[in-house]
Amino acid sequence: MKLIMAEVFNSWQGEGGSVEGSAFGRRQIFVRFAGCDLNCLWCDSREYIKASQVSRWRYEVEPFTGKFEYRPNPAELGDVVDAILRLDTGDLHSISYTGGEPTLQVEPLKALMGEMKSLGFDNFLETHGGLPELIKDVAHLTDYASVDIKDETARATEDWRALVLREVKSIRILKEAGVKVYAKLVVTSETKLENVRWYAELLKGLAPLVIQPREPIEVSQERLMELYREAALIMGRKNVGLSFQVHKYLNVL
Ligand SMILES: C[S@@+](CC[C@H](N)C(=O)[O-])C[C@H]1O[C@@H](n2cnc3c(N)ncnc32)[C@H](O)[C@@H]1O
Ligand SMILES: Nc1nc2[nH]cc(C(=O)O)c2c(=O)[nH]1
Ligand code: SF4
Ligand SMILES: [Mg+2]
Repeated sequence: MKLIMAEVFNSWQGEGGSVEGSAFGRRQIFVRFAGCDLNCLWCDSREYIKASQVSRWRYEVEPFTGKFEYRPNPAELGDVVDAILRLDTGDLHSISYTGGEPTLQVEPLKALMGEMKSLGFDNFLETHGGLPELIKDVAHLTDYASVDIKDETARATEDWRALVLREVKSIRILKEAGVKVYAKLVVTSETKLENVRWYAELLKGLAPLVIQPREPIEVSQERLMELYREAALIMGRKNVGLSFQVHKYLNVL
């Protein structure tokens, strides 16, 4: 089975903060799929969004060396499994499937998650959650999930409100499948309080929320606290946390 890959590398999960379901600070191997159907203004993986332009994929040859070998796309599923197993250092919390948008290639994603599960690994899905019908296909193979709520200021797609409602539906599907799932909201200095109130009302009683400043950080501390407080007063003080992209400060992938 073939798939359009971006990269396979080894790191610590740098996002998610300390909310229930987060794998923050845990050792993971990241499997980054190429291709995305959204277009977030601040996407830090933009070079992988147009799958047709990702002519080759790379895999780290030794953990934490940043040394990569390259192979042409489409990748063979078996080669991706080999690349993952070569990086196994025996201390892994889970395998993170990210992208681009991993659920866009749901058949190879499902095959890969099934194979890694059968090899004894837990599966962590990092998704924009905009495709609940596809989330349904992999929920049973998912142990942990981070589902983005794309704020209006992400300008991810035309009808951003409809996208948020699909993301909440994906969270419900994952939760009902027994997945440890949390929502992640990337905020900017332009994020509106009334929109945070709306997201919090949708998520209340469903899943915890992490608020993650867009990097490079431009939202003020004061504004970040206001946004956080707005959500926590609605969702409950134990159901909201801060997340920021620690790997960018650690200078690791
Ligand atoms: C690159 S995306 C890939 C997975 C999926 N397409 C999604 O958007 O959730 C992985 C995570 O990085 C976050 N992210 C990407 N660029 C970012 C930035 N500039 N600042 C903060 N978070 C960012 C996204 O919000 C998402 O939670
Ligand atoms: N270290 C590290 N943690 C991450 N958490 C989410 C990431 C992603 O791009 O999906 C990511 C990533 O790219 N690197
Ligand atoms: S959905 Fe994820 S991969 Fe796609 S543009 Fe947004 S942040 Fe980037
Ligand atoms: Mg990343």
